[in-house]
Amino acid sequence: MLFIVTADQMRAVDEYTIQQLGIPAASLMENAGRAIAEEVIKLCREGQEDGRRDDRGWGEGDHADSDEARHRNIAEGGGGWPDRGQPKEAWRAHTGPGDRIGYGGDIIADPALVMAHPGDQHWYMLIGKGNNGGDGLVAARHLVEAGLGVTLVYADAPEALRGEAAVQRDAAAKLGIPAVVHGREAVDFSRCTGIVDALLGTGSRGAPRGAYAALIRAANDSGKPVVSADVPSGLDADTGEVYEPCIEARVTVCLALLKRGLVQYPGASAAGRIVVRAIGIPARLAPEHGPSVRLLTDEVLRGALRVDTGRRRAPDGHKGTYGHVLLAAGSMPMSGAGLLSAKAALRAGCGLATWALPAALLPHVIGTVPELMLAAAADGNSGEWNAASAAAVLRLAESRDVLATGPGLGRFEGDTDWLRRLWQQTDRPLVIDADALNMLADAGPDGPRIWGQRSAATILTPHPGEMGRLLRMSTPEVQRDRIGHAARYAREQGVTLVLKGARTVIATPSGEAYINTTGHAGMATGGAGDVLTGIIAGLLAQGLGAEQAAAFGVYLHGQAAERAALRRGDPSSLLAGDIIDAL
Ligand SMILES: NC(=O)C1=CN([C@@H]2O[C@H](COP(=O)(O)OP(=O)(O)OC[C@H]3O[C@@H](n4cnc5c(N)ncnc54)[C@H](OP(=O)(O)O)[C@@H]3O)[C@@H](O)[C@H]2O)[C@@H](O)CC1
Ligand SMILES: Nc1ncnc2c1ncn2[C@@H]1O[C@H](COP(=O)(O)OP(=O)(O)O)[C@@H](O)[C@H]1O
Ligand SMILES: [K+]
Repeated sequence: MLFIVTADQMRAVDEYTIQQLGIPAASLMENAGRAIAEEVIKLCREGQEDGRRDDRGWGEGDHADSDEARHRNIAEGGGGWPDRGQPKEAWRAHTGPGDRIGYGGDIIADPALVMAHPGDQHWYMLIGKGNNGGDGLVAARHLVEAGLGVTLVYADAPEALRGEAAVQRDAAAKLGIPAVVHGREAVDFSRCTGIVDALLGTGSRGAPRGAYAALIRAANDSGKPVVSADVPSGLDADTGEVYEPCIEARVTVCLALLKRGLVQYPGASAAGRIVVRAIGIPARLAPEHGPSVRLLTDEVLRGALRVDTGRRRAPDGHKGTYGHVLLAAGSMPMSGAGLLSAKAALRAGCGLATWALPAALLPHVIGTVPELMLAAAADGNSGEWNAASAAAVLRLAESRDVLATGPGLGRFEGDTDWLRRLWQQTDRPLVIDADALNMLADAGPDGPRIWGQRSAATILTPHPGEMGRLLRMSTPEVQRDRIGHAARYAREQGVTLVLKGARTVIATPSGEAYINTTGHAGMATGGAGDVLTGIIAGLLAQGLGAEQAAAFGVYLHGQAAERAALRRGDPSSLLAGDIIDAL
């Protein structure tokens, strides 16, 4: 299970492991550096394979957040290694013909560190003065042992290193590993084949300064592949904000637990392929030392969230078994939003869906989705919603299982009070999106708390702009710390919150959060959010709880968009309706 932590949480877990479990800090650093060296070798092997295939040198596409690459972009260590526990033939394929290293009958040298022609490689190890630098020094030792050329590039005078890192500095010196100090000797990056970035880790504060900034810029400018230790230097490990400058890594070897900054953009882009490597710190300690934030995977959905991801139906089920969604949505200029949501609810598997809409609109949508039931809300022939319609919506909700509102709703006189009545006077699960979120924002930054805790599920699905209105802050401010803002709002206001956009955050009132990785930028198209609202409502109608429906809804929405893009051949051509068809 991939837990996602803040730097403080990581420190607390580190401390507990060292002090309470008695696992020495030196062991953790040894494991960390060793893992980094293994990932460097792995990257070298991939480069050699690409070179053999088409002489391109370093492989393309590792860094791309393409549809296919996404699944590989965050991996638990060990998984996917083609070379563990596999027959020797597989090894040969990876080390290359004619390569004798590691082969002597059935005796194989340390498999993880075997590569063909290691002498062709020369890696520069950028070493900071903290423990991140210590990890880099351990990695250097292992790379030297594997036969690669290595040069240490210290950002500060080596004497500045302390504790475990100083121990590693001394070991490297005794082994005679060549070292230079930035500012004292010139560093020519054109002479190396790759760079390990062990400048700054979770102890980093603010934008990189002095030698750190200079080395980061030089590494990026070199065009050489960079493997970052723990996090790319220059990344805010808590938020995903990248400072100027920030390493643009090919691979980030994240140690022990995923850091928040790696799973949110732009940090996720700076990190490249992320490999989480175990170093002896028990992952299950994470939620005991801070908020529980997890990557949303099939395993988490089935396990922690107890969702039947197979969406099985009882053989004797009937439409009443799967619930009835009421959607209050759409207005004259935005009738399509309601249509998309209602159809998505049906595709998500609810038994029945009723779309309540301004009366003047109704004749125009008859037959567009024949499976839908329609309910007219009196509108004085305006095609718009009005405050008086709250009573009608509440009456309709009495015989339905879920109420969803917002898509295409528009704004109208007294709309915040209209929403407050729905909030307070129906005991049905409620999904609030789009303009309904803007109405809620007008109730003040504490709107949900003031309106009172609802007895049923309450799910808000803002995009970053709507989140900004709820929080009274700008969209860039929201984006700067998506996980933090979403988790805080959900906890303080007692709602389940879906903060949309790449790497959607699902936050619960109990302080947990899940980060979704399904979907792609093709979903940045009008109506995609309306589809999500419908999916979540459709899942609630089938009896899923708030957390389950929000998390599974977001996950399914992204997966469907992936399938739809494959069918279409190009994510850019995706329409929101295609997502519904791929559900
Ligand atoms: N048991 C453990 O703890 C384990 C830890 N592990 C590893 O340790 C890493 C955390 O190590 P850490 O806490 O020593 O901090 P780290 O990121 O190396 O940097 C701090 C140094 O950088 C400096 N500095 C800060 N900001 C700066 C800036 N903007 N620009 C320039 N300089 C800046 C700051 O100097 P100061 O400003 O305080 O003078 C300080 O000296 C973690 O990511 C993982 O890799 C693993 O080995 C597993 C076990
Ligand atoms: N780059 C992206 N990667 C993954 N999902 C995305 C991306 N861009 C948009 N989405 C998803 O598409 C949907 C867009 O919703 P929203 O902004 O409300 O659009 P609309 O209001 O037009 O329906 C959200 O679910 C969002 O998470
Ligand atoms: K680093």
